[in-house]
Amino acid sequence: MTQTKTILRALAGETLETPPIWMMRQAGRYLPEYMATRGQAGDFLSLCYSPELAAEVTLQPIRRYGFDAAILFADILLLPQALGADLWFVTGEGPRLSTIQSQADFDKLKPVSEIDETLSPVYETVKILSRELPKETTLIGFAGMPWTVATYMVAGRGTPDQGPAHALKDENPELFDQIIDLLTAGTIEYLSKQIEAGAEVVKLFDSWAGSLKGADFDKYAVEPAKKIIAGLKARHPDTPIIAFPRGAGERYVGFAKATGADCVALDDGVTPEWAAKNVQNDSCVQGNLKSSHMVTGGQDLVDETRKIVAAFGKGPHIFNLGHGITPDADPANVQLMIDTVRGK
Ligand SMILES: Cc1c2[nH]c(c1CCC(=O)O)Cc1[nH]c(c(CCC(=O)O)c1C)Cc1[nH]c(c(CCC(=O)O)c1C)Cc1[nH]c(c(C)c1CCC(=O)O)C2
Repeated sequence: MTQTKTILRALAGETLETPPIWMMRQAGRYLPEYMATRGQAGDFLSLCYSPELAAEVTLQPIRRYGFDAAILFADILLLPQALGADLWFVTGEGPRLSTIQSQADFDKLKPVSEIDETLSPVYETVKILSRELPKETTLIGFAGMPWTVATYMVAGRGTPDQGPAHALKDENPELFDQIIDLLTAGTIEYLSKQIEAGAEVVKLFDSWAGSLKGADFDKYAVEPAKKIIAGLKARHPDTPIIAFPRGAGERYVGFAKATGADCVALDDGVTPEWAAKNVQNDSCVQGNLKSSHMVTGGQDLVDETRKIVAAFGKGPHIFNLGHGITPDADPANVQLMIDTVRGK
């Protein structure tokens, strides 16, 4: 089928005159309308599990800016919650979970066959969105990658160096591998259901891939990605997949080929000139403006945006930030970035 949606065209390998654009965390705290709807829901997790309100916050940045894609409003930590981990958010600090330190902790988790009992509201959000989005807007579903999700499940919170997960992987690899395998199977199931509900693309967030070195990167970033992508392609061969091994650096080279991803998302730790030569030669790329430009704005934002568009101009490219937009960003800077990309 010939695609008309720009993101799907780029993901199919087409070089477009103007790259399509969306933004990580585009529904979020920098938008007053998001804060209002979150207030209505009560808290962040209630918002994730209220299909009408989650769909509403997903649509807000589409209405305000006309992005080419909408990303489902949810969180990577809903899957561990559906597998039986306790999850809550501490305002101003971030997520907290029950920890997994022993075989007994792991054995308390639920099987993948039970995740839909918790996650069905998320599928309902996807269904609402596929009805309500403008016809030119692509709907992206997502999940966290096993390594990144495991770093939170093991430590019970975000950690600066993922130390507790590294320690468990080194000291009790049998247990650690069981966690990775459960998350791998769970992710295939969760994303398949999002696709069946109407997600047209899925993105795999491996936010902490950069702390895996050498053979660990192959075992815990490349291998799970390969399995998840193969599992999804077997069930949904036409759904493109974006992989985001954040912080991969040199390991971005060949990542799409090694895993079967249709596109790799780049963080701002690599230059667009280098990535055009070494990564875009293999696949579509997404990225990679520094999120801090959404706070600082001005001529630097315009210059850097133009530089990225030019560097990736000879191949398939989806414009995005190198990581999520932060709560202190100015919504006017987002408009300036979009206008610059679209040459207005
Ligand atoms: C590591 C990770 C998480 N969640 C996610 C990741 C991977 C991407 C990344 O590296 O940022 C992914 C995510 N989280 C959220 C989305 C929604 C879609 C989007 O607009 O991008 C997506 C794709 C909403 C969210 N997830 C969260 C918020 C803020 C919660 C709030 O409204 O108070 C949002 C909008 C909370 C969250 N969720 C998580 C953390 C560590 C935190 C706290 C830090 C923070 O506050 O930014 C886990």
